[in-house]
Formats: sequence, C-alpha cells, structure tokens
Amino acid sequence: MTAAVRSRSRAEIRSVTDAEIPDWIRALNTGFLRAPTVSEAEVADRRSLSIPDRTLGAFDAGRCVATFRSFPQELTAVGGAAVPADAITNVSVTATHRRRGLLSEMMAADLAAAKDRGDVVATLIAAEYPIYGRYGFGPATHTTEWVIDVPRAGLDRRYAGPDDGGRVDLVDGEDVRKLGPELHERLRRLQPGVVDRTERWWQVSTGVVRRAGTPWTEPFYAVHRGPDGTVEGLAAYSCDDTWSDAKQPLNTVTVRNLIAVTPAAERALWLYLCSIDWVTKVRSGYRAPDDLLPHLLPDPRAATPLTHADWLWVRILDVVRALEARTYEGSGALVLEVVDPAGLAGGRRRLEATPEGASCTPTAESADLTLEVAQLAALWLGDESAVRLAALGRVQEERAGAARVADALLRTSRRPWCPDTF
Ligand SMILES: CC(=O)SCCNC(=O)CCNC(=O)[C@H](O)C(C)(C)COP(=O)(O)OP(=O)(O)OC[C@H]1O[C@@H](n2cnc3c(N)ncnc32)[C@H](O)[C@@H]1OP(=O)(O)O
Repeated sequence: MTAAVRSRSRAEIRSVTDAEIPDWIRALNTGFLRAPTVSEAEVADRRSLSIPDRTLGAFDAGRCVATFRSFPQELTAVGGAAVPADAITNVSVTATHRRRGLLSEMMAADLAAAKDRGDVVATLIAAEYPIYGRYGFGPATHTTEWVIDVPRAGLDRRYAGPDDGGRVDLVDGEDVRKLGPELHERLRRLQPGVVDRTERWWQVSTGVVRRAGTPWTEPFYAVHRGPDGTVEGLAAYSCDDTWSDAKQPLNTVTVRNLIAVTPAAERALWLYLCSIDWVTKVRSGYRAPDDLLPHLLPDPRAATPLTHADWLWVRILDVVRALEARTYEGSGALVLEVVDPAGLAGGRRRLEATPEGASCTPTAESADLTLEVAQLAALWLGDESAVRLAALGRVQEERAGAARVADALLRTSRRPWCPDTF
C-alpha cells in the first residue's frame, strides 16, 4: 500500500516505514495486552519478517494506533493442490481508537491488493469469532485438543514400539530441520487445510531462531520411519516434572506438533507418547476434530476434549479458481449465486464437477443455491454442510434438494486440518 488513507477516525493508514517499526511493535503489544515495551531483538526480528508494503499502521498525533500485516502463503485445497493465499496476522487497534472503522479500512486495502495480485483466498486465525465474518471470511477448519488420561485409556502397558517393521527414534533439532521440511511437503499434498512452512518456521520451532519475548524450552523430537526406512511422521513434545506427595509420577506430555503421512506413523507416534513411563496425561495439541487419537485408545472416553473451536478462516477472492483448484469425489452440477457485498468475488457460476476434474463458469441460468461468500468459504474445504447451513438460514435453496447436491459434491470423507498458527 503506497497512498496514505485518512480514515474516519482521522488516523492516517499507510505502510510502515523502517523507522516506525518500534512504534508499530509497541502498538501491536498494546493491542494484544502485552507490556508496551520494545526490545532491539524484537525490532530486528520484525525487520527480517515483515514485508514493508504489506505492513500497515494507523497513525494519529504521531503515534501508531493500529497494526495489520499480511504475507504470501500456500493453502492446500481438497485433493492436494496449493492455492496462493494472502495470510493476515498481527491485527490490532489500540483501545483509544476502537470502533472507528480502522480495521475495516486496513482490511479493505489489504484484500483489494490481494485480489489485484491474483491470490485465490485470504486466510487468518481469528482471535474472536465475531470479528471477520463481515469481511467475507468463513470458518473453514475447526480444531480439537484432547487430554488423554493415560492410566484409564486401556492401553497395553507392555507396549514396546510398532510391530509392523516400523520404528520410532528420538532425534535432535538439527535432524528435524533436515527431515521435517520434506515430510511436511508430503503432508501438504495429502491434507486439505495445511499451509506451507518456511525455513524460518522450522528454525523458530526448533529454537535456532528465538522469537523475542517468547521463552524457549528444548522439546523432545520423535521420528517414525516405515519398514523401508522412509520418514513418515514427526512429533515434538515437552514434559513437565510433576510428582505427587506420595512419590507417584504425574507427568504430562504436551504435544507441540505431530504430523504423519501414513496412518501407521500416526498410530505409532500416539502409542509411543502414551507409553512413556511416568506420563499419566498427554495433551494432544490442536488436532482435526475427527483425528484418530481418541479411537486409538481402547477406551476413547479417556480422551477428554479441552478445546473445540473454529481455527482457519478463509476469505475466497476468486471463486472460479478456488472451485477449480479442488477435487470432487462425485459428479454433478450446481449453479451458485455468490453474494459478496465487498464486490470482490460475487456472481453466478455453474460448477460442473467429476472425479477427473471440474469447471466453473459464469452463467445466466437460474441459481440452485444463493449464499454469501463467507458461507462458501465454510463449504470449500469440505468441512461444513450446505444442508446444515440451509437449516440455519445461511444458504438459500432456490431449487429443492440443491443443498444435498452441494453436500454430495463439496463435503469430504475426512475433515480439513490446519496444524499451524500464524
Ligand atoms: C488475524 C489476527 O490478527 S486476530 C487478532 C485480532 N486482534 C484483537 O483481537 C486484538 C484486540 N482487538 C482489537 O484490536 C480491535 O477490537 C479489532 C482489531 C478486533 C477491531 O478493530 P476496530 O478498528 O475496532 O474495528 P472496526 O471499527 O473497523 O469495526 C468494524 C465492525 O466490526 C465490529 N467489530 C470489531 N471488532 C469486533 C469484535 N471484537 N467483536 C465484535 N464485533 C467487532 C464493529 O463493531 C464494527 O461493526 P459495525 O460496522 O456494525 O459498526
């Protein structure tokens, strides 16, 4: 963003200059209710991280009072193709300037630029549910975190590792930086909802790059290899050091990240984590709601959900490319009237889908379904049901039964999952 915009709050919205980065960080820390101080390390970190053109601030009376940042991302669609995404983060408006339209103006500027660049979607992880629907974002993936009560899970306490020729080994951070990216690339081709990880992501997650203000404890890393030696899964986890007064070990494993490209690797890593001596609880980290984990336990009730919430929000910017990028399990046709008050992605198109490929073209035929662009985002990765949205009054059936047709085309047998936050 080059031209400055004077918002109705009289603050000036524009890209942040290098000299303004400390003020911008202070505003971000203020908006996120963290201490409003700025260290040199934080400034250096931001400098290496932020794209100047895509780092917006609002300035009033010589002070930064709002922050907004976006960066390029790739999001895996149903079927494994990656679409270019505008990832939005670091959104804050200082409480002295709230509800004067600053977020709305920064969002409008960023989404218009993303559309011009040719991004297919915009993405974000929402701090609060009610913020982003008005801008055309819909909750496209959900997440669940469980805590496993290990002694109640009914697992065989004699478990000694996989018996199918695979193995689990502990490795260190350097190995993870070598093995992890290739494994994750394979996951990206399998799992709708996954976003790409940069080299920096692996550096931060293994502690060679430390985020300013974020304490670091070295985790354990477990790698699963299949019978032929191929790396198929990776788990990073930490343990606390808790014992009861009666000298009983009560340790909790907290999973920071667990990815796997085969069910055997997924099973082996969870069974490994649930069989470590002294460990009585395993916190799963944020999984897909239909994760295998609870049902790997003889007693699934030993897995108690701690969190169940929306996770990745998607804003479709290009309906044609979004619908053509994904695959479809069945065949059929559907005319969708997409309503987009922001004028970015609205219009009537006919989707013709088969397992071999899909086309989506503008049409003058009458619509089967009318829906806002945010509802299409909730359906696009296969997570939501059009029948359910119709029952909620969020999708209008213009032809009886059209919501069922939409579900048969768009829903997927497994739910999408975004393992990362950004
Ligand atoms: C991707 C991320 O970074 S998520 C992090 C988001 N940031 C935070 O949650 C930090 C704390 N909150 C804030 O900084 C601010 O409240 C923000 C950024 C959420 C909103 O900024 P504002 O400038 O106040 O929003 P703005 O004035 O443009 O509001 C536009 C509309 O959204 C509504 N809105 C804004 N925030 C919220 C909210 N948290 N809950 C409900 N409605 C909201 C406003 O009421 C307004 O509605 P209206 O058009 O019907 O009057």
